[in-house]
Amino acid sequence: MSGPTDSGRARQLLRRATAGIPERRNPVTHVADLPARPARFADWPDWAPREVVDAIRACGVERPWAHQAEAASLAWSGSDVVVATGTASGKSLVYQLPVLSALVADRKATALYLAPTKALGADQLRAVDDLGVDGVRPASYDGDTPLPERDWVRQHARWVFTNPDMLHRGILSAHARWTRFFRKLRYVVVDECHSYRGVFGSHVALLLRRLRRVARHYGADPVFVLASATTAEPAAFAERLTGGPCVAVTDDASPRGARTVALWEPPLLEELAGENGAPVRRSAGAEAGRILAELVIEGARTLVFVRSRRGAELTSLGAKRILSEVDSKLTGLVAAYRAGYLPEERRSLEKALLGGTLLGVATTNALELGVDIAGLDAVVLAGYPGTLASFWQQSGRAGRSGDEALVVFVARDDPLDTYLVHHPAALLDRPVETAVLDPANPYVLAPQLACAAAELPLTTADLPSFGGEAAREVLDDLVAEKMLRRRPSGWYWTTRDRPQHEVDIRGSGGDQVAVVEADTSRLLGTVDPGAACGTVHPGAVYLHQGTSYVVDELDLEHGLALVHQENPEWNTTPREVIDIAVLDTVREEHYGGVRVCLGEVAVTSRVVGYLRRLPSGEVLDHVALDLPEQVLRTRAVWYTISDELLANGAAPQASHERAPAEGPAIAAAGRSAGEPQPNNESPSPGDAITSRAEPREHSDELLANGAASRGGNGSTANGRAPGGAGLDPARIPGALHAAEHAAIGLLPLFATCDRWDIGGVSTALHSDTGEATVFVHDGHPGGAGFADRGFAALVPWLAATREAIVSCECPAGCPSCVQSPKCGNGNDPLDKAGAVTVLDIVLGALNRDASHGHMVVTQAAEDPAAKTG
Ligand SMILES: Nc1ncnc2c1ncn2[C@@H]1O[C@H](COP(=O)(O)OP(=O)(O)OP(=O)(O)O)[C@@H](O)[C@H]1O
Repeated sequence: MSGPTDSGRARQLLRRATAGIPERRNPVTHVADLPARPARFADWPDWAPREVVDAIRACGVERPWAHQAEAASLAWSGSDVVVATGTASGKSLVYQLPVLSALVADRKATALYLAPTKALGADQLRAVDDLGVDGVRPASYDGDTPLPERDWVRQHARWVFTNPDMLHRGILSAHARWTRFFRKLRYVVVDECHSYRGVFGSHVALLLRRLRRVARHYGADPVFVLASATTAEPAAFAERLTGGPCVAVTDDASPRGARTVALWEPPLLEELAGENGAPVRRSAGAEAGRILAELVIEGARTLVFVRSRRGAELTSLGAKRILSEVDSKLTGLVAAYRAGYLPEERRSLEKALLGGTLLGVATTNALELGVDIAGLDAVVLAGYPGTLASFWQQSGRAGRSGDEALVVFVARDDPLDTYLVHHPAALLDRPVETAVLDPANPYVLAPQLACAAAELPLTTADLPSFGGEAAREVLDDLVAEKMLRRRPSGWYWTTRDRPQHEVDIRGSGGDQVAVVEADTSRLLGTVDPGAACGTVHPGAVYLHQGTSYVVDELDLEHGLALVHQENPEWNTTPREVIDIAVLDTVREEHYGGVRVCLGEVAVTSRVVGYLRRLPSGEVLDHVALDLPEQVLRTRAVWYTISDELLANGAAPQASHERAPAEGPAIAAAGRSAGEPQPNNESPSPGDAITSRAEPREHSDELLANGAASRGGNGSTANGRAPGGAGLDPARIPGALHAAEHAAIGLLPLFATCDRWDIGGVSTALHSDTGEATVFVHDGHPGGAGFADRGFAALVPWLAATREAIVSCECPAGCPSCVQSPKCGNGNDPLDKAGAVTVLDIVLGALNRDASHGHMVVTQAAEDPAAKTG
């Protein structure tokens, strides 16, 4: 086994990407060589019919790898099984072999395949089609299936490829029309199951229980075969997802080409200043566009993963611009790919990439899952994708063909990314985290039980699989609300309407908002309703396939945003007012003057306007908007600090080091001191806004500035915390606000979320707690378990937060430490040194009471886990 050589292809590509950059500005902070791994083979299992084996061999698979044979045989013998191995480890074969064998052995048997994205479903259907096994009749049944074809699928298809959305709305809701299919259902394949996390995951978990129940009603007891990226505890996760025991196969026997992983921190742009005067650093998207152009010139097939739809567009445009200066013919080799494109556009892009007519594609995670794009020479990740599972999944696209390949992780200017490029072990040597989902969330359970009852009356025998007592309580509520009727034989749905159409399993809070070009009535794409006010408000600049549009009108009632084509020189950033109320405190711990709580909150938000900014970051103006309030009831973790502790600081016996105030701290204090105290009661667009909050939707992020700001390059100035013994009252809002931002940035290290799944609010005096308070809340109704994880891992989480701030040497706060890319009120006020003081006070108080459970909780990621892929 060996890693890439200095003269190898991966190093050559890295040299190309860094060519012309002077050594003192070298953006590469770390290079790791991941060695190649040889394959381990097994024999074809005896139970597999000759014609199936021959078909697979004809497609180039001579023998199965050991883990494929093991997992396929378990499924054949009737065990539910989850195969959790690296990218391109042949997980498709694991389910193809038993499913095709079953369909060949029994000409009436059927199977269901579920993928989280349409792109993946289409790809897997193509693969089965290509195998050409007689009589299998595979067919897709998703939102893109034309109506006339749907009848045929119901009546004749034997292997149906669909997604959870369609299973929920189109199949289970009308199961009587699928009687033939359910009666003989032998297998249910759940592909890329690690992506079922958070609220979506919780819905899917209950959806699978509904599926099992309906199948049993028709006399079938299908075997579940799950495919997952490497995750910690895959068997436990699969059991939570399917509701039944699952055997895990994790010993990856597929070969792997050597990979070089480079961690990359974009350079400072010394001539520009960003928000609140902070120095400007080139954005990850712009940097990735530049790297993409260099790699395309070198002839390397490259995928760039960008965090947002808009970012994918901008990165592809940036690369095209650079390539056009070299040779205009090269620009046609690069494109963007993202969800929200129409199906035909997506298919043709997939084809061009597979066929090699495209060399470079900037994509959102729409292409992350399973789409079998082989032979990539390089993968560039513009920003941490939020979980290690995604990081390895995306970087695993490189080197699929067994060749040496390059992976470049470009840090965005935020605390977590900066932390990772300066702490490579946290990225490269940590086990992958378990996906978090919570099927007991009452906001998920209630609509799911309503759907289940509408499908078939629920009986007491059904309750254990839907959560037992929790389900019974929810059912009582549904009866009280007259949604269900209780009869001796069970719970009955009361109307003829189908609740499935009202239940949004993606947790996006309702129907998508359609973005339509007013002149032509052309549908350009869709936006999550929760994100609509922030992304397609009147005046917003909206990008689609490289073309820029400006929104004229947002009609939330009808789910419509009307736009016209226009290419203004500015981009737009929404401004939001957010307020939070504590509804119920579920856990509360006291540590002297610090309280740590977990509970339910109501977050009220309103987009009050937007900033128009030039690509340099310069703000042109603020435009006021009048949009409705949105209320989110969810879970939050929060801490409060008494006035006395804030004024006097942590007691000297605090176990970690504190340092006296330094120059930078005083500079930061000078900036925020004297600013008006934020006013919680009557915020107006021009005022400081009390609630320092982050919009809750993972909406399109505005990378358009091309510049985020920060000073210094992230190393510790002297290893000691700035900050002082206590805080002057004028500094408290900025200090809490900065501590909140950084904590949001670091929570993804401990919970499988990204910062777009969570939000936060901080305030110097909260009316419910009566004290200075920092809240971090889940971004979805009812919560998805992220705040709970934060509560459980509070000490390591806040310690990592403090470390991220202290190790950034910028003077007064920048996106690498305390500025947030989605701050509702322009990252102002922020007091970096004050944030360290706040965290010192909190950690000091928690450390003094080491007997508490918070101290024995170690990093969430320290689970025993499978090796990363
Ligand atoms: N035993 C084998 N021998 C050789 N090639 C194989 C074998 N099994 C699968 N392959 C090939 O490996 C590639 C990846 O397979 P597949 O897409 O099933 O992997 P995967 O694990 O599902 O990937 P992903 O991580 O994208 O979900 C395919 O091109 C497939 O034909």
